[in-house]
Amino acid sequence: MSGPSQSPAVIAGRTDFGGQPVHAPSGPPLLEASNITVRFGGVVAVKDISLAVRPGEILGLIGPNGAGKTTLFNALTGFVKASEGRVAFDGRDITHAQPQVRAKLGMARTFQVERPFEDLSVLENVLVAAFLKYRGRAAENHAYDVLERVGLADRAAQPASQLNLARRRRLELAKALALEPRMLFLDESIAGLNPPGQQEMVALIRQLAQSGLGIVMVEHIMHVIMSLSDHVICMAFGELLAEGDPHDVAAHPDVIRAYLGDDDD
Ligand SMILES: Nc1ncnc2c1ncn2[C@@H]1O[C@H](COP(=O)(O)OP(=O)(O)OP(=O)(O)O)[C@@H](O)[C@H]1O
Repeated sequence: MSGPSQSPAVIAGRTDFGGQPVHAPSGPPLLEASNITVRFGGVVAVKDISLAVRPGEILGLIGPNGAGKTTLFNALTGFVKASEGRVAFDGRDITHAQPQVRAKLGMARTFQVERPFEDLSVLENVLVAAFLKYRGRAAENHAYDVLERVGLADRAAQPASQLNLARRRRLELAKALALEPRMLFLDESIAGLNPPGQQEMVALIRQLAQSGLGIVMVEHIMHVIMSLSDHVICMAFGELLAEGDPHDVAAHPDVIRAYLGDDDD
């Protein structure tokens, strides 16, 4: 995940996307990760990070390039093995569970680079996921419902290859939603979109959280993270730098230093 980084301090006051989250996360955590460490040979990509996400809560992961966000995201979703620590979903230990097992339990992810079946229609792409839950007509109805939810129903018959970037991102989201997840992991779903596309995606993500989904998102666009997240974790060099309310994190001196560098750098 690479991309331009903005200073959180610079954007902390922006409200282009409607300011603070309006939904109310509730209940015990759906996802709990404790003391996650990931090593690649001698590189400690993630060091002793703990987090929890409740239903309806949006957790934003931020940090400069190479901070370890992707690796942590992958450790949560099972695409990378944690060297140490524990991950629990809905109270169940999933530390050693494969990604497809986690998906079946209700954890769905999107990929930074969307990978639809280009020759299949939008509906067929979603059906591939819907068939994991339903059969025949029920799967088709479910896929249509999901396309309605992400605003792609009018594109159902179109080949995925003909979609523009904003619609491809929504198709990626639709494929994840077809699994009827309780938690969504969004890997830079907004980066690269133009402002109207960003606003649509922000509104959609907010709706999904309001409907009770727990969400973890990695995103480089700071004003998006700041306006959407209930809780922000900022990492640098694999370690936790700061966490808490988005505006407190944006104002944290260590976070500002990590993004802007020291004067004597
Ligand atoms: N498969 C791997 N093998 C070895 N080192 C890796 C591997 N994946 C990541 N790393 C290293 O782990 C560190 C964290 O990388 P990671 O991609 O998780 O950071 P990031 O915060 O997502 O960065 P970016 O925002 O640039 O995508 C980096 O030093 C990276 O080089």
